[in-house]
Amino acid sequence: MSIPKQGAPVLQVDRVRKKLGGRQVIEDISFTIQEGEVVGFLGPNGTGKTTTIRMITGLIRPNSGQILIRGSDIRTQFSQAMSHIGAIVEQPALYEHLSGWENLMQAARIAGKPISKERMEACIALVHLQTRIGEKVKRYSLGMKQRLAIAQALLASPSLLVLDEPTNGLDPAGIIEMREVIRELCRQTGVAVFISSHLLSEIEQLCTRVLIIENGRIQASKNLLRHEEEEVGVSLFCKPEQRTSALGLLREMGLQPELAGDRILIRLMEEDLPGTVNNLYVQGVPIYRVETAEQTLEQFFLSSTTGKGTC
Ligand SMILES: Nc1ncnc2c1ncn2[C@@H]1O[C@H](COP(=O)(O)OP(=O)(O)OP(=O)(O)O)[C@@H](O)[C@H]1O
Repeated sequence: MSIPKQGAPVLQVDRVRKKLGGRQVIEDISFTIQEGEVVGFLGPNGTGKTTTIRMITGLIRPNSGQILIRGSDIRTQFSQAMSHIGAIVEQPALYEHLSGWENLMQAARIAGKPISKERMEACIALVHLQTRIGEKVKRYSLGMKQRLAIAQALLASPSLLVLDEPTNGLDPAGIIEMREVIRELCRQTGVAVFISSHLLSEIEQLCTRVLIIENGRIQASKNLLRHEEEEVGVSLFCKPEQRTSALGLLREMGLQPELAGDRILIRLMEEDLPGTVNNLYVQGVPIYRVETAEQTLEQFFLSSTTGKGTC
């Protein structure tokens, strides 16, 4: 995904705690989401993702701490804060016996501000439902229902879209369509998205950043966008007897190589990699294998959690 322009904070969660059924489910979490970000929310089962989302969307109240949406405190400026948020939490609320269009009309009536026909049509186009919008929702697939729910959530032009497991239960084609829809609406509207999912690959392909929660605490945050001007970590493999020469030559090229077992680790700009490998070859040190040393999201997830649960 291309790097969106990022700006002011849209969501600020500050030292939030929540007890449920006598248990401290959310210990103390703080994080911020900026304009233009698509933030994934991962964590093992039962670690507080839904509870966090329910607090952000105003369904339950934190015991302490502060949640600001576009600067409005959900405790003291609830309506103002909620006017900036669109959300799908748990099952989307749709009337099966009405058409997609009629469902949107219902949502527009209760949106709290006037929604034009043009705005409704723009939202329908964003979720790729133009050709089916006149049909009754009971004939929709699960993926279509989810997309209609996203169109509803977008009607009032929110700054933050919160999606709790939007691909749950979808088949592979539905997952791909959902991913494309979310990507496109971020690109076209600039809305910030906070999305929980069990699918690491979905988060990896869709999000600009991921937050990992475990035991009611944010354990890690990782940027998933590699800026073009950022260096990459690379492992080089040569013959064992040539490792010392390789290290010397790489230092002469201005790099800072490290030896780790049978691999030589370097950091460099991606476009400099072919030239570096070629330089080594020309100087008598052929490289037999090159591997990226970047951690996959799965490795990062496992190293950030105790590894007991699945996300
Ligand atoms: N109303 C409640 N009363 C008591 N405990 C609750 C309540 N709701 C949730 N919990 C507990 O709080 C913990 C966090 O639940 P939550 O639903 O936020 O987890 P989650 O990360 O969304 O899990 P999953 O990935 O399985 O959906 C769990 O241990 C759950 O059993």
